Formats: sequence, structure tokens, C-alpha cells
Amino acid sequence: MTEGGKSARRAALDLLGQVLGERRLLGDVLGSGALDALPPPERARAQRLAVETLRGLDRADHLLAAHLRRPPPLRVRNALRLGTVELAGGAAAHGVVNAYVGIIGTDRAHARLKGLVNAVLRRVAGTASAAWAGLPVPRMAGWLRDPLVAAWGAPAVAAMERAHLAGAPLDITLKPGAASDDLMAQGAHLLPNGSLRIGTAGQVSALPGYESGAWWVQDAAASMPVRVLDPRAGESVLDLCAAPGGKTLQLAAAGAEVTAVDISEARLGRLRANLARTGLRADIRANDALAESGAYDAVLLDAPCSATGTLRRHPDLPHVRDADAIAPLVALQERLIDHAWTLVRPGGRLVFCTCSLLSAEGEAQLERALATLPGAAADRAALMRPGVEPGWITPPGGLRLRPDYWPDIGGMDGFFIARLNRAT
Ligand SMILES: C[S@@+](CC[C@H](N)C(=O)[O-])C[C@H]1O[C@@H](n2cnc3c(N)ncnc32)[C@H](O)[C@@H]1O
Repeated sequence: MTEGGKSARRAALDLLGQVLGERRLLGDVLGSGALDALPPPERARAQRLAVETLRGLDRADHLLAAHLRRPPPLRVRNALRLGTVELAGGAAAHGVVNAYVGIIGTDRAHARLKGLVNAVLRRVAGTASAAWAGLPVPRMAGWLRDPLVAAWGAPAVAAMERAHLAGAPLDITLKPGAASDDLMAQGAHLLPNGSLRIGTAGQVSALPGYESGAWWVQDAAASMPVRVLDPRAGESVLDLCAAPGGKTLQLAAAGAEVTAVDISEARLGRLRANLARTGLRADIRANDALAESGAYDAVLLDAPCSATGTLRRHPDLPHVRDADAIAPLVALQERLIDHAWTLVRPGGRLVFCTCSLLSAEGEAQLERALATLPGAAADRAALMRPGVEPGWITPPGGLRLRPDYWPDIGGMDGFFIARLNRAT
């Protein structure tokens, strides 16, 4: 094992401690620079190890339970979980065992437990990869599962859980006119909605076209709100809740005059970096969307939400968030939708979206908006974009996307999208 491999594993262990011990979102931990000291390939490896372990946590705990009389301290338990997931994925046993024994052995608070790590991982090594596939698919937490079963039924929710376990490929939105040959040569393929998909994870910034800004990372489902908004060159478009900016880039690439607003200056830094890399432009404002004024041809509101549609790529979420977070988010979304509507000029349009699986943050918001916003009409035709199945469009005129859709080509994130046209 290389020194680099050791540092990636140690960093992955630290990440798990932050998520499972401190209840911090992985994105926040990474955003605060937790891996900045590592070279990019090790950073990517540490992140991948942590994400795969969180995704397989129930299964790892199931395998480990047979070898543990009582749960060890969290850091040791997390080292065992990481080791188990690596072993289940086919990593060489001696390398995995030595690495985690070494990490715990040099950890002053837990060094006395290195023998336990050695013994347990050696036993797990004999069975992990054969047993893994036969273990049950992890279920979502009850607070999330129950409303989803009520909305779509148990078989659909089981299919979503299979999609969560499978994880997410890397999706890319290509800048109009940019060549994709180099990406195709690396195994990318075109999705029905126009996004590109690459199956293999790795260091994103090492892929061809990244440096020159030919594309940006964006799940296929996350690219759909702007496709539904259908921006035209020269139109004024207000992008509310814009950072880190995947949708801003799409709007700007279409030639719209984009004003991008977000309340978080830190997240806007990422939006600025994305614009600079891709050579696109937008006016950026750090502001509360509720304090915005003006009249725009189109408004995009990608509202803060539970992000439960992104569990494939963010398996840390259920360990950090719970049902208590939902009601305040729903209330904020209502205020944001109502205010966004005042910023649409007569004859203009609002696209509202959330990356949530919960109908309280999607279907119910559309029903409320149609009942309360003056002059609002749902535009069903605008939802029928390439790649969209007619059955995904809800009776009042919203687009429901789910992780179990496109099952044969790697799924998509969960999203709810609605377009409201304003009477002239
Ligand atoms: C779902 S993310 C947006 C993702 C973004 N549209 C994209 O495509 O990359 C939600 C964003 O809303 C921002 N936000 C939350 N409350 C806000 C508010 N009151 N006004 C403006 N932005 C807000 C958060 O900082 C966060 O960046």
C-alpha cells in the first residue's frame, strides 16, 4: 500500500467521524477544506471510500455484528466499516487489514484496539465479498420511507432503495458546441435527455475538457428544470438560489441575460469559479431571494429542500437530517414561490423545482401555487422534453423524476419540476 493510500483511508475515516459522530453533511465538511491538504487523486479516493461506506453502512454493520460482542468506540467501528466495504468490493485483504490496523495502532486513544481490528477484519475478509450481494437492500429511514410508500406504494419505494444502493454515475452537461469525442473515447454515452454519462468514478478534474470548461458536472435530472424553462438568447432570467451554479451555467450557455442570486457568499464563490472555468457570464448577487425586486422574462427557483432526491450520491443525508427539518423547508419554499411569482413579468414564466422525493416539497407546492398565485397556469407541454415519459407528468401538470426511473441505464436523481406561465 502506498503512503497516499494510507492518507486517503485516514481521511475517509475522519470524514465518517464528522458525519456519523458530529452529524455534519459531507458537502459541508468538504466545503470547509477537510481534504484540501491531499493531492487530487487521494482526495477523490478518500471521498469515494467515505461515500461507498455510508451507502453500504447497514450491510457492513450486518457482517460485523457476527464478529463483535459489543460495538467498539465510533472511530474503531468506522475503521471496521471502511475495511469491510473495501473487502466486499474485492480489495486485497492484506492491504486492507494492514492499513486499518496501522491507522488505529497510531491513534493514541484507540491503539489498544488494533488487535481487535486485525482479528475482525481478517475474519470478515473470508466472507465479505461472497456474502455482500445476498444481504438485504438497505431501507430508507422511517420518516422518509413512510410518506413515500403512501405516495407511490411499497414496490416503487423498494425500487428507489435499490437505486440508492447502486449509487450514481457521473453525469455531465456539455456546453453547446463543445466537442464530446474525448469523453466518448473514455466511455461516456449520450442520455435520452441530452446529458452525457460516464460510469466510472474518479478524479473529475482529470477528465478531458474539464480544464477548458467544455462541460460541468450535473445529474441528468438536475439539468431538466432549465430544459423545461427553455431559455432564449437575450431574455432576462433571474436564477434564484443559484449556487453552486449548474443551472446558471445552462441559462448563460443558452445566451440568456442571467442574474444569479444566492444567500450564501461561500457557495457563490463556487459559482464564480464555475463561470470562470467555462467562460460564461452572469450578474451575481449575494442576497436573500425574498429581498429581490424587478420584473424578468423568466424566473428559475431551485428552492432549498430536503435533498432527499439525491440520496444515491449523498448517503450521508439520512444520518444528519430527520423529519424535523421538513416543515421549516416547506414553509420557506412557499414564501419563496410566492415572492418569485411577483418577479415574473406579465406573459413570463416561473420554473419551480426541488431535488426532493417528498410530495410536500413538490406536488403539494404546485397545488398550493395553482390555487393561490394570481394568473398562474401550469404548462404541461413544456414538461415533455426529450427523455421524459408521459407517465412522469402529474395530473396538475408537474414533472416527477425518481431515482428508479431509467433503471437500465443507471437511474437519475429525484426531482420535482413545474412551470407556471403568467397571464399577460
Ligand atoms: C438546491 S441549492 C441550489 C442549486 C443550484 N441552483 C444549482 O443548480 O447548482 C439551494 C440554494 O439555495 C440557497 N438559499 C437558501 N435560502 C436562500 C434564500 N432565502 N435566498 C437565496 N438563496 C437561498 C442556498 O444557499 C443554496 O445554494
